[in-house]
Amino acid sequence: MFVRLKILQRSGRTVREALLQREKHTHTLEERLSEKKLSRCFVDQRRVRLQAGSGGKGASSFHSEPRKEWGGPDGGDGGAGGHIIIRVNRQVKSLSSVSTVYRGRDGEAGGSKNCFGRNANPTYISVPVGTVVREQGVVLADLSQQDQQVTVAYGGAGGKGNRSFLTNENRAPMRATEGQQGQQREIQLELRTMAHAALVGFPNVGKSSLLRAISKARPAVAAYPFTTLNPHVGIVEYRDHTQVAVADIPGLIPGAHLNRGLGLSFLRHIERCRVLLYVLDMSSPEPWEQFQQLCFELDQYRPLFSQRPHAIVANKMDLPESRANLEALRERISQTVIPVSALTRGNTGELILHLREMYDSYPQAETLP
Ligand SMILES: Nc1nc2c(ncn2[C@@H]2O[C@H](COP(=O)(O)OP(=O)(O)OP(=O)(O)O)[C@@H](O)[C@H]2O)c(=O)[nH]1
Ligand SMILES: [Mg+2]
Repeated sequence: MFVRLKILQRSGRTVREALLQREKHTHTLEERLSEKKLSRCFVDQRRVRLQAGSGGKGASSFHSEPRKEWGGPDGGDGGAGGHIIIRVNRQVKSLSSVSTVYRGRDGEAGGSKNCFGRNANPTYISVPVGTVVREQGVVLADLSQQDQQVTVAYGGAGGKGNRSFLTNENRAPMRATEGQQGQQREIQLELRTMAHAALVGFPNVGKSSLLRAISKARPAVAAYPFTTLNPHVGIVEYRDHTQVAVADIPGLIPGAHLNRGLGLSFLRHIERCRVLLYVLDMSSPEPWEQFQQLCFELDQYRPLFSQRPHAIVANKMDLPESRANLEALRERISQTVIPVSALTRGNTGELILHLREMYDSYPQAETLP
């Protein structure tokens, strides 16, 4: 450290300047890394090729013992090939851990002395809750519960050993059959967030902080964009035990409808929620512009999308510059504006009540624009 200070002094830069420069550098590096991390970690669609295991071969052999020359056929059957099963695992949060090709295990071949081959164990694919399995657009399964599973490719049956072909006419059959091929399939997996309301906003506006403030969900919060890479769902509980699921969707960026910053997949998640909560950072210079941009992105993705039942959550009201911005926002916008502070939890009660009102007024998700 001392040597570094000496070098800095010699180069004419003050320590403060150097530190500022370093901070700037690490910030841009962090942002770049986050964009990279984002495309690597967030996967909500996968095309998967499956080849279940083939059955084992049947054996062709004859019993032999001293002084028993014609012991008869004793070739056992082959074991069945392994199935491929998709199973829900709550620990899995995205489809990034799912490979694009799966091969099931083959059954064991049969043996002499009537030994049957072992059946192969199934191959499991772990997927998150809310995964939809499709084949050429047709839904095969909608997996919405922990441990729910569906067999997507069946293993082939084992071949028959020559013992099975013993007849009165043929006392010494040589014939044994091969195992059957396992099923081959190509399926599409799609992850869908199952929530009633979505927190929609640009990065760093405090969506995750807000979800922490109104529910028991604990998404990560940090002062840089793209902290959230996967949608998180938190449950807001009411006294009458009604539960409203709220999703914290990763931040959108301008151009999201053109798939910038993985915008399309995030928009797909928002599409399934019946209520939208636009989260604005009130400490930024012109928060109403954020709202207009968000509406633009949503409408470009799907006409009239932004008209869905919604409210505007004016966040970061604890900061001094937010007061004046709130009045200006209310003058420009006719929709309901709920000022809150996710950090101090100020006025989150009003947001929770308003959410319930919206939830009760729009029960049919199918009638949405
Ligand atoms: N002062 C103040 N800061 C807040 C408030 N809400 C969030 N923040 C801060 O804003 C920063 C970003 O918060 P996050 O909750 O991670 O924001 P986000 O919208 O989830 O961000 P991404 O996940 O990157 O899209 C953090 O440093 C928070 O502490 C608030 O009400 N007041
Ligand atoms: Mg977040």
